[in-house]
Amino acid sequence: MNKVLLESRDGARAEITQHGAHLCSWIPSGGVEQLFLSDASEFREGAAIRGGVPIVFPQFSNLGPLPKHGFARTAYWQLVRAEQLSEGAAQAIFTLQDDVSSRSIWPHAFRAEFTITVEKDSLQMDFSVSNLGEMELHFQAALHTYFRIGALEDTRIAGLGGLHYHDTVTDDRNRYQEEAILEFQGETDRIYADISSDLKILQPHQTVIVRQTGFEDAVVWNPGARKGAELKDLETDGYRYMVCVEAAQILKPIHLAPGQSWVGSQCLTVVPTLG
Ligand SMILES: O=P(O)(O)OC[C@H]1O[C@@H](O)[C@H](O)[C@@H](O)[C@@H]1O
Repeated sequence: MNKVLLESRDGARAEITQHGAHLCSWIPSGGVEQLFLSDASEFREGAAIRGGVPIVFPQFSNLGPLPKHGFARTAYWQLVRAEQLSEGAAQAIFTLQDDVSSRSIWPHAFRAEFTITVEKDSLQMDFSVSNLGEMELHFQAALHTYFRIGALEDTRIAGLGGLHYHDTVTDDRNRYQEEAILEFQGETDRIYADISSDLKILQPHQTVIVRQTGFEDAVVWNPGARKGAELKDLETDGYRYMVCVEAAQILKPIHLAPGQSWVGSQCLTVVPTLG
């Protein structure tokens, strides 16, 4: 499988496969791997990679007639360029356009672009979609980021207090989170609406600040022990070492008039714990 390797002048690194424009690895400058990638994942055409950053487009999950999470994560993307920019950051740009196979299940003319930029302690991901057709375009999207964590019981998410969410596990569409901090107790699968401030993935040794723009929703997913064991491409107990915090646009799909574009971004910054 073709891979693009990025390295910034200060030593931040990323690895992206052309299959799915799938970011599989991100190592900040002087740091360690931040993305979870399952050892049991399949790396073959037509299959989704378990881990890294799958691109969900144009449908989230099974909320429509298309294959689960859409077709972008299993499509072959074109590399536009991969380079070190003059300021020292490393950047890769991929595009996906409609073709015979996409039009057979989703009859729309579009161009999607995914830009990955790494430098120092940060990863910036920008996902854009342009409507190249003559009809209105409707879609959902998400950057389905799998964070590598030391242990689930030591991991908490801040920034979700005071938000409404759709609980996918119980199919309860009208939940409200009062607690400032989310801890993981069993399968967790939630779509939070109206994200307006940064989220934080808190662990004893570090915090990852997750900032999103353009995307209005955020998904927090951990399959828990039982569901995790059912996922063939997740190694035994893999659920304990991953948590997904996804920048998403699900509850209010994007509507684009002909010629219009939309962009959504997720930016991650690692802050080590001092002392
Ligand atoms: O197994 P998949 O298709 O990669 O999906 C993984 C998960 O993706 C999450 O975004 C969904 O909220 C979950 O419901 C889903 O199980």
